[in-house]
Amino acid sequence: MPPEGARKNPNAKGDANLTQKSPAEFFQDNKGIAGFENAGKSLYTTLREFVENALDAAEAIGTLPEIDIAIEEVSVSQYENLIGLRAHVRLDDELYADFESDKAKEKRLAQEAKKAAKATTSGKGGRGGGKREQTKCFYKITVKDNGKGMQHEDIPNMLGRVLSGTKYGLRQTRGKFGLGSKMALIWSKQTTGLPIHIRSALPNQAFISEYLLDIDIEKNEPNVHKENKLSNDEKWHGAELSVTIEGNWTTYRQYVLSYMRQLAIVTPYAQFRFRYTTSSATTSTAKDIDIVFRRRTDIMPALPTATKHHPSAAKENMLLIKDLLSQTREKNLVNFLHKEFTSIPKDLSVRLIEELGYGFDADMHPTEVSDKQATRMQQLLAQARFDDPDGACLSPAGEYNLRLGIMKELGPEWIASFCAPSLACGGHPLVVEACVSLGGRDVKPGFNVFRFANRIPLLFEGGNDVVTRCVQRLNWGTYKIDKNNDKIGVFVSIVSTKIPFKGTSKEYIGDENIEIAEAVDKAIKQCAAQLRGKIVRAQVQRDRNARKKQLTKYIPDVARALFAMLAASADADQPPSKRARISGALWPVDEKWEADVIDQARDGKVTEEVIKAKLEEHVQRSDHEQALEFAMQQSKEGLNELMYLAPKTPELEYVPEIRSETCAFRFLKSAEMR
Ligand SMILES: Nc1ncnc2c1ncn2[C@@H]1O[C@H](COP(=O)(O)OP(=O)(O)OP(=O)(O)O)[C@@H](O)[C@H]1O
Repeated sequence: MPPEGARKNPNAKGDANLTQKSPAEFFQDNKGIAGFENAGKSLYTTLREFVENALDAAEAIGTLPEIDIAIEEVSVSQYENLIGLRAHVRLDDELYADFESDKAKEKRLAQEAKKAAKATTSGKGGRGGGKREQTKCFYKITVKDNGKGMQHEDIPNMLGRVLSGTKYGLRQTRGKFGLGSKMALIWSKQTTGLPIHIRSALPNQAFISEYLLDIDIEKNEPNVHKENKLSNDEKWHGAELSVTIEGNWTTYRQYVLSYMRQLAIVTPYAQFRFRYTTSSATTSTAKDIDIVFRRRTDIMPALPTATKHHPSAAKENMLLIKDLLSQTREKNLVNFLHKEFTSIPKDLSVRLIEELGYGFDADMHPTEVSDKQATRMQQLLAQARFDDPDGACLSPAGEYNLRLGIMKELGPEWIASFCAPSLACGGHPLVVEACVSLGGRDVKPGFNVFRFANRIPLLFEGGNDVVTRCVQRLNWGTYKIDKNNDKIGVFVSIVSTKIPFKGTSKEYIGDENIEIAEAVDKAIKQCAAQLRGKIVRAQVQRDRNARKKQLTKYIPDVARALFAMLAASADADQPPSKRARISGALWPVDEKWEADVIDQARDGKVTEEVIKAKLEEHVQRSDHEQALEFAMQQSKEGLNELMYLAPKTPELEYVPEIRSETCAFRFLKSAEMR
């Protein structure tokens, strides 16, 4: 039997089991690989796909993103109205799966009461509700942005055809597969049957495109219900997408809110408004949410740029050379290698062609290369050594932005950051940045791992992710961090032209890629080492404070006792040598000096108050001396603290040094700080 939804072999003579499926059918049957495994997760993934498209769209035109996200609960009767069904009053209750006889109801309630009582005494808490099937919940999700919008004619294909999009090239973007919003549409079609509503306008466009469309899953084609051009008096640009789907807010509420919070950390230059509204027909408004994650900076990371393949990509893709040879505009092999790849300067290109040997020459036209010769080229590129790709085409979150986001959302006591140099991963440039923080709001004791890939927060499959594995392997004790009791925040952001996600739902990066694992490990260790320095300094400071406090505590008693001895000596009026000697750091044993002090005590110049002030001054001075000595030991240059300032322009004019009597400011580019 051919699987459901697949078409049989049209050739009557062939195998009756041979069937074809469209990409839309494939993803409909395998929704889980795209993050649509159940109602709750589908709600989360739909929101996420729309928000990430919105961010990509705003950043693409260099606009500070302003994104409105709304989830509205839709009651069953509202839903029935939407699909044109009138709410049905049941005639025969016993026909329905949720029917319960009076006796069965009584029994269930008694059992539930028993369970609830048990849960209260065991302190575990219960959800109640028994086994009865839950009623379906529907939600309308709307995301509006101020991005680049979409061409009127392109909208049906962009949002109604699986595997179509504008982000397939070699450029860092959040989206990649041309799938996300279509999966939301397939899910809405399957669960509510309602189409997607789109409004969009390009910058300076006089009209707003409006579409109501769904997808013909069998043909993988858009199915347009309504198409309009509305006037754009407000000169708005951007997109607004709205779908009504089955979901589960109760179980995924926490994930959605964590996602929003983490997005605010990694994109502090964006402003998000998130609203959740309960259906007025069913519940009170006490569960409604309206949060604004405010923009904290106007500085956006530089836009990522498109790049070429690194030759090491030939290791993983046997067809790459053949594809490039057939598409190139270059007229000879030297230029082909030099221009179609990164990290092949012209002289290296000449050497590579010489190495290819018989049958190749520098002036050969790329179209003259046979299949066999292309395989030889592929082998050589896979084996030869090349410089790592340049990470300049990437747009990392930036240490400044990451720190700012973390400070804003968590307010930790300490924070350290590190940005590793770019590396090659499967022929793609990749940059790892990390921050480690201690303390903060809503941070539990132990590890709190925050993972970001191409500036998307990753919330699921944390246990399998390369970052979590590195965090678990690290010996935190050597950095004076208590992994069980300290509130440790580990933030790792990875950006690349191709993030090696496991699956299309972009949930985690595996641990088996050694280059990435090493880079993540190094970045976290660098942060931990910075924190260790701060922890040691703070410990020394605490010890000094304790010592100072202890000494200060006894000053009044010591001053009183010393003055009493001086006063007694003054009264007795004996030669100094016969008096009890007063020794110690303040009064070296010197008879003339002793006589002077006693005389001054007698004249009222040395009083208990004077002794107290001298003792206090001494404790203060020795504290400063100790602090200075420690600072000198810690750093060759004395007290030296890195601070992060956002450059006003990409190419900042660096002032060499600003000096004052007490401190000096030196401006360094981040690369110089390593
Ligand atoms: N808010 C938006 N503004 C502008 N263009 C958009 C917006 N949302 C979607 N698009 C366009 O529609 C295309 C398809 O989006 P879709 O979410 O299906 O896939 P994607 O973002 O390209 O990749 P992925 O499946 O990895 O998310 C995008 O490539 C983009 O060109």
